Amino acid sequence: MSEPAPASTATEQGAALLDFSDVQLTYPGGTTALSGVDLKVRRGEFVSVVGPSGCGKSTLLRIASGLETVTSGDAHVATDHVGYVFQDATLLPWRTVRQNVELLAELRDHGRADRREAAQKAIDMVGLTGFEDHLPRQLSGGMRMRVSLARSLVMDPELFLFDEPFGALDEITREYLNDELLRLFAERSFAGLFITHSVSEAVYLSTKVVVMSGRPGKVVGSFDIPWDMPRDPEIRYTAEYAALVGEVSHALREGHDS
Ligand SMILES: Nc1ncnc2c1ncn2[C@@H]1O[C@H](COP(=O)(O)OP(=O)(O)OP(=O)(O)O)[C@@H](O)[C@H]1O
Repeated sequence: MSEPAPASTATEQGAALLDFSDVQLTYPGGTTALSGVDLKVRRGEFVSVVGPSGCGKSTLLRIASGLETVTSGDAHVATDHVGYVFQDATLLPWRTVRQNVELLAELRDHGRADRREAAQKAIDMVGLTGFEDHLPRQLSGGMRMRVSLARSLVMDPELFLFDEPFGALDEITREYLNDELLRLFAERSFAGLFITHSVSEAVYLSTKVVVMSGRPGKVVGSFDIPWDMPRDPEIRYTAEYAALVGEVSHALREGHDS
């Protein structure tokens, strides 16, 4: 006889790992950064948020990571396994690639052999095999960002938060890392919340693109992106892609002017 199906948990496919409902946040100085924000991210979804500067995109991530508490509404994160990648790779300059990648596992007291194995797997996944003993200053900006990705991958996050991780990189490196990230997403199927200023990057990477208005930020548009993962890089040169980028850009402009 077959085993009974386990009770449904929040981490199963389809359940929201991040669930914001009617979120408002006013900072102590009186700036209302967000107002009436509804946002859900499920496992297997990669949601990008675009919006004008200062509309509260980073504030969303700060709430998701527990650094800020909402003024009203509900912000629920249904997992302890949260990964972060920010624009600055924040590597420890005196530690090698391997030692940086092992850092979070070390802080959580994972055994030496386990963390060595997990770090090597993550280093291989981000294409840094052979650079394990290099120091951050010996790496390019793109490689440093990969170390930052690998450091989070070691913890096998269910929810991955990205705050403009590729914003400081040149176009080619950025496109290359977009493809790497899509490959990781297809392999690991985490829930992704990605902040970017680039509409074309958002459309290429995401299963859904959310457009925010100017401050106080609220969601003014949501676009489902139709292509399967992993994506064919050639999508970027199709008329359908250009049309979607145009629609999102249009919503962004309207939200900014409203
Ligand atoms: N700690 C804080 N205290 C007071 N105000 C803040 C704080 N952090 C952010 N703000 C204000 O809240 C608003 C939203 O900021 P946030 O950084 O979330 O915007 P953003 O959309 O990420 O901006 P950008 O695209 O320029 O990075 C801004 O007006 C900002 O000045």
